Amino acid sequence: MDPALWWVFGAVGAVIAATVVAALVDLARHDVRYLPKPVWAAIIVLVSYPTGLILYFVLGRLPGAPVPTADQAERDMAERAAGREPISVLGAPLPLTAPAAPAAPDDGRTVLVTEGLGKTFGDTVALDGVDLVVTKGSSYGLIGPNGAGKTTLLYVLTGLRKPTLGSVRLAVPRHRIGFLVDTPRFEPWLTAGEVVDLARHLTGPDIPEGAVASALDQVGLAAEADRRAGSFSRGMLQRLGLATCLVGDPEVLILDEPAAALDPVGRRAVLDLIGRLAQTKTVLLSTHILADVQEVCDTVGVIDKGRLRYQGPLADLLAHTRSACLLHVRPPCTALVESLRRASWLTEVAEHGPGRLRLVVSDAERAEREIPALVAEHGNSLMLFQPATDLETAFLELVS
Ligand SMILES: Nc1ncnc2c1ncn2[C@@H]1O[C@H](COP(=O)(O)OP(=O)(O)OP(=O)(O)O)[C@@H](O)[C@H]1O
Repeated sequence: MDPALWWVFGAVGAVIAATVVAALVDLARHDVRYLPKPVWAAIIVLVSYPTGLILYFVLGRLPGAPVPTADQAERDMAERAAGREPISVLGAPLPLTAPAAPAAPDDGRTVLVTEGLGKTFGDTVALDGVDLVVTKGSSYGLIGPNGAGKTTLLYVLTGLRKPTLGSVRLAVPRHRIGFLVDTPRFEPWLTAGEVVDLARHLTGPDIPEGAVASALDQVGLAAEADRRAGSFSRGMLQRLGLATCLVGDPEVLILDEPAAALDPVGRRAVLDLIGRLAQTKTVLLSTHILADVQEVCDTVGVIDKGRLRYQGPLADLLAHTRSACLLHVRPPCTALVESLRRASWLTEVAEHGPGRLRLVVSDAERAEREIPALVAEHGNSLMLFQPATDLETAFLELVS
């Protein structure tokens, strides 16, 4: 064959190989729809050129900026450490490539606002038109069942994921936001002091060395500064994670399920700490443990299937939830419980212990009139009868 033809074939082959490789790299870095990524990879490689590429770019690839790779994230962290964009994020840094978030309304009260935020993963709608408003100094509890979209929302807020729709507006610079992922992990051979010192370097070059001891002290780990992270319990790791966020003295703390994996003692310690931090900082925490929100938050957002069902003061939500009540009588109360179960104005009777009942009522006024009479009729002593305006009832009403 003519040597010139070899050159032509070689050049065409190189172009084909380069475009296929570029498409595969693009596939690795973008969210896709309709089919899983391995199937799109097979289509790109196996379907006759360039049909596979066209199918992927037209049908499969979701619009939007690439998801940062681990390498990219590490490079971003290094650049931030060099002072280009300090940020306090634990576990998964904010991408430098993220466009600067537009400022929230300059009313001095709002720290974080989202407008019509949407996020899809293929066919899964993780966020659907979320309009979140976090006011300065508030402790905001984002609650929702598994898969509701809590983590996705926090990742979008912190710039770790791009929204498919809508916008996030911040009234504080990103480096004044500390983000604690749900299960923080550290190199096991680093001591607690070294972990926090590393976070200090990554957060901002001008943070004084003394901030490390101060952050460890705030989370109650001052005495453990020289202990290796590998020997820490889950509760201690969670507190160490908080220390890495606090070393940059953030204005806003975003915490993803901070107490979910902890035993009661660890949970108590972390909740007490969050309660203390909430006195001086704006705190946004996600959880599905309603008691935690009721304990440390003044504002609540209820998210379900990607939609914000309620947002506002916790007290307002509880004030509008009057359909449950607690009834404590002296046991035995089997006959009373049977009568209550037959009552048309009661939808649920749960016995939490001997004589300790929790009732969900459909007609509160009738329940208030008839329950004391029923108790007397069955000869039980009435020890407590009060509306239970608890978050669990409100939450169940909102998401049911
Ligand atoms: N990277 C991803 N790829 C595909 N789907 C995802 C991805 N991340 C989240 N999802 C989906 O988005 C929805 C919301 O998930 P998300 O993790 O935000 O919920 P969550 O409220 O934090 O749940 P949990 O309380 O269980 O952590 C779920 O249906 C989940 O399967």
